[in-house]
Amino acid sequence: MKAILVGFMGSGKTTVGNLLAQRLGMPYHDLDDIIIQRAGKSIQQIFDDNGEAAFRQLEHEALVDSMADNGILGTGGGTPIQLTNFEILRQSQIPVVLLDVLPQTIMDRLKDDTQRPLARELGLTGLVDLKGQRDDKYEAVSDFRIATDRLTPLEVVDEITKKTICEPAECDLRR
Ligand SMILES: Nc1ncnc2c1ncn2[C@@H]1O[C@H](COP(=O)(O)OP(=O)(O)OP(=O)(O)O)[C@@H](O)[C@H]1O
Ligand SMILES: O=C(O)C1=C[C@@H](O)[C@@H](O)[C@H](O)C1
Ligand SMILES: [Mg+2]
Repeated sequence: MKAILVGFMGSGKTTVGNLLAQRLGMPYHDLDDIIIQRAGKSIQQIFDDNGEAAFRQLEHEALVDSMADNGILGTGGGTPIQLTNFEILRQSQIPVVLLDVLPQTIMDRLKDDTQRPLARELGLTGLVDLKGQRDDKYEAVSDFRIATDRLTPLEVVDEITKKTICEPAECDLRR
């Protein structure tokens, strides 16, 4: 991979990852999509049928299998939280970008979502708690952080390309 995006649910990893990959002319890979494809069912269905632990095992396998692929990788919101994944991300030489977001923005962005079991269960106070528990880990695995609340997805792409010292034609991520 040339860059990895981490951050809480709704921070924009999938949206921004797709746009960043398009801009750089490389493939986008999304851990949640890989898991859905491999399991043949939605994340909500995996949680319902097999439980969160089974989902986390699939997530770990998908991360391990993806690291050597070419392109941009969007992780799931909980990926860096498991110790094995945390170590893989922290030790990787690939730039890891933290997309940050305030809990209220998450609520606004995900208010009509039916596919994020944790966001559906938690509500605003639960999201604040869970994000508080996770923030240190997101920070520890990432090389830089972007607050996305007031930025459009394309502006977030601009920030990432600036911080990785790149004009599209001569971008570090291409090497
Ligand atoms: N910068 C942004 N401004 C406004 N809306 C955004 C922004 N980034 C993402 N969104 C919207 O927020 C929602 C969630 O975004 P997205 O699916 O990319 O998040 P994610 O980080 O991949 O979440 P998850 O960890 O659950 O996969 C989408 O509806 C998307 O259009
Ligand atoms: O924050 C989380 O733990 C999750 C985030 C999503 O990307 C999915 O990976 C799943 O819904 C779990
Ligand atoms: Mg996503």
